Amino acid sequence: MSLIAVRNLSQTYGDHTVLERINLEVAEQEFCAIVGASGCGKSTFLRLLLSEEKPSRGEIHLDGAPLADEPTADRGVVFQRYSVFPHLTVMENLILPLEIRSSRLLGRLFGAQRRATKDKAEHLLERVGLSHVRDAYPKTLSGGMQQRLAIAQAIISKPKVLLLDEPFGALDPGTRARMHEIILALWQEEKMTVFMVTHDLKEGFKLGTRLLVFDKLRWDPHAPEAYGATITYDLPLDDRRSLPPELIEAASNEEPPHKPIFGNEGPRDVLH
Ligand SMILES: Nc1ncnc2c1ncn2[C@@H]1O[C@H](COP(=O)(O)OP(=O)(O)OP(=O)(O)O)[C@@H](O)[C@H]1O
Repeated sequence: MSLIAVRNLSQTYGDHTVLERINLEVAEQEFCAIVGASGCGKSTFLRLLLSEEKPSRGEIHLDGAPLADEPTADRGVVFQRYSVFPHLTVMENLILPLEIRSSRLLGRLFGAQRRATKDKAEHLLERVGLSHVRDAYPKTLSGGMQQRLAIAQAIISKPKVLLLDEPFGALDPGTRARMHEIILALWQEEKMTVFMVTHDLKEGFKLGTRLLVFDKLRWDPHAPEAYGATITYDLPLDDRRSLPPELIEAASNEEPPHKPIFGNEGPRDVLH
């Protein structure tokens, strides 16, 4: 059975259709890289997976049940900009999600539970290479370190699904390469299912087990907001020889990756 099942999902804001009839089945421990033109609705899709918004139409199931109405501990998220709390130390930032969760149940963490939480946090800090700065405040850390903290914070609650929205987009190439190693190691260790939005097709190729390309199948130049994007290509990345040549070419291109992968010659119909 799929871990995530998306059925006939559409998202509309007023007259603006952003996503249209998305259908998708994702098994446990897949790493889905999501690419597509700027503004085509990739982040909107992640927000729907997180339950930050409700879909206008269609449904999403997690483990066979409809998604909870609000974000829950089974889904972690990391955004491009560091989402850590500036007034808390590295360790306090890391323990906070667990404290918030337990405070709903018990009021606060104490005794053995508090110690177990600290041990877990220490282990994660070591995994992301931040043990030596556990008592530092985020503003004293580099961008890459802050982002490693954000990743640790997102996975400390052991989510089944990790949502990454351009998590490495603001980092320099050397730091990015190091982050790739860290995220791959954590993905394998924690056995999570990952959805990662990226503008960098090479990054998608490198990290993903599957590449999802979002694009519009229908396009009306007189009403550009009338139709939404859907998944136009869903490609397993274990056998790269089966990939369409235009994708291989786009991935080896050094151009900034913000332009649409398939341009206007892609799989969309142009309506006049
Ligand atoms: N709450 C909202 N209300 C109205 N419009 C919205 C809302 N959320 C998103 N949109 C619109 O949906 C479209 C898709 O936005 P989204 O951020 O999902 O695209 P994206 O593919 O992630 O873009 P980028 O690659 O540039 O980050 C945009 O035109 C945006 O203005």
